[in-house]
Amino acid sequence: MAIISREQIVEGLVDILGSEQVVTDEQVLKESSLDRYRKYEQVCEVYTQPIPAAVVYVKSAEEVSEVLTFANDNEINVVPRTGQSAIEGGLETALKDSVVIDGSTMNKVIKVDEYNMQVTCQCGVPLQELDDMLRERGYTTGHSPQSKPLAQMGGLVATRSIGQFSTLYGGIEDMIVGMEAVFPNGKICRIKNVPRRAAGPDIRHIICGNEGALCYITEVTLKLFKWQPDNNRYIGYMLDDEYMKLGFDCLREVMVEGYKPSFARLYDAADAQQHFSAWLPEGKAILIWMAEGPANITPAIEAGIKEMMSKHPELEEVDPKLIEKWYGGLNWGPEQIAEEKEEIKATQNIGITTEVSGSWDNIYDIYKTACDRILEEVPDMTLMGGHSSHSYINGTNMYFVYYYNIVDCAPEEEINKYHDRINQIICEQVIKYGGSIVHHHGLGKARAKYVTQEYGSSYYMLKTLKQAFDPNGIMNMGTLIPLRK
Ligand SMILES: Cc1cc2nc3c(=O)[nH]c(=O)nc-3n(C[C@H](O)[C@H](O)[C@H](O)COP(=O)(O)OP(=O)(O)OC[C@H]3O[C@@H](n4cnc5c(N)ncnc54)[C@H](O)[C@@H]3O)c2cc1C
Repeated sequence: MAIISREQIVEGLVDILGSEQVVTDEQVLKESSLDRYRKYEQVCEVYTQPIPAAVVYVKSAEEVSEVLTFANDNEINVVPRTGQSAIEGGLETALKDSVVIDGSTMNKVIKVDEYNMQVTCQCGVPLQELDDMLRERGYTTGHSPQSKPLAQMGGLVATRSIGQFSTLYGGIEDMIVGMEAVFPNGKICRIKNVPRRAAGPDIRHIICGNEGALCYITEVTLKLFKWQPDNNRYIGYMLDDEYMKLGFDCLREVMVEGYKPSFARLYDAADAQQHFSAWLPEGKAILIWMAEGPANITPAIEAGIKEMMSKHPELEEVDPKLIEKWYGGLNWGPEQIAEEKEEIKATQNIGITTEVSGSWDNIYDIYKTACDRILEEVPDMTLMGGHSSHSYINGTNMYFVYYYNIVDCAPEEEINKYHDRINQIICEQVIKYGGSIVHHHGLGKARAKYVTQEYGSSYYMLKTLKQAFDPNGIMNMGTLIPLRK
């Protein structure tokens, strides 16, 4: 915890950045103490986490370096942030008198290099703006998380995010070329942009996924891809919910046969009703693919998938236009967040998600046993289900989606009574069957308590990285590695 007073922290930051870049407004500070993991507290405007001393807006890697050096010298916990769409407690200020370092003001696209097919931008560039600009030129990053209208480059890289078209383009870790990041001692490190190199370990992966617990990301170079939406093909099948195991096997079949659709999804009946209720009968699950890319390739992917699926009499093909329509309205921006807030206030019913992954031979058991246990053990559930939305040759993810009524419970008790309990059951089932408790939102703070079970003997490596890069323990404490009680 800081070795100087709250007032001295603010004075020191003003000396470095000037008063316009240092915010100490009470309401801003309160709102900066948490993220959407504590959605109900956020909605009720009840703040249970230590309130930070300041939020600072940085304009360059040099400013980040100076702020981090000051924090390191004075043992002040810092919480990096950009788009503020975090969902797993990564933005919670877990220690007294923390400083939130906001990089959203570093929002310049530095270079679009069409010949080498890469784009370089600062950490605060919003993904939606970047991709819209690129699409006008006939390119795309290929990255499309549901939070595309909210998220910015720093957070996207820090959380190892993944987008809806991951089966073709991969997660952000597959898109990154080079990066710049600042470490707690103020050292600015740049990893150059090359197509590949074998000079030792891939140090990009110390930065990617660090969740603000090792370093501050200031610049990112991503690959570019051609944007060819006219060639898109949409494929969908409905199936009875009892055939979810078959649904996973269908996803597997497409991956194993070597097809590369851009998305591949399986929704169980409960979750499907949230998206397709206009035409999908209750009790039906749904399988969806989209093929994207050159005109010679997408019809071949469509034909290949249809040929494979035609061998399963349990599947019933649906009109591809229905899938295309659904695909157009997937993302969430500030409008949807504001609507959700009003809905929660009005109904006291809240929807949350937890994303995990598993191999083909255990994903169904993870899905089924977690859903069954939650429905049995947690009160007031109104919906329990989920979907698989990112598939690989050796397995897939499960995105649990759950809603519950908040009954006889103060805002500050909601986490313990419902959200943490559900998370715990999911993590227990994932660990039991050998999957990963985090597929793409980041471990954050709530799931950090399971980190040793998640990592097993390789936890040694993560802990050693933390000790080496952040010996004074100032980087987003409680994230990745739990706080010692
Ligand atoms: C509605 C909704 C849908 C979502 N859908 C997806 C999805 O499809 N796929 C997906 O992967 N995620 C999804 N998310 C989660 C979230 O949007 C992503 O994890 C995103 O990458 C966060 O980016 P951000 O800029 O908002 O980061 P923030 O929320 O600001 O921060 C997220 C984490 O990254 C750290 N961080 C932020 N900036 C930096 C930096 N410059 N240097 C170091 N650390 C930093 C923070 O400390 C924090 O731990 C969704 C979230 C919401 C609310």
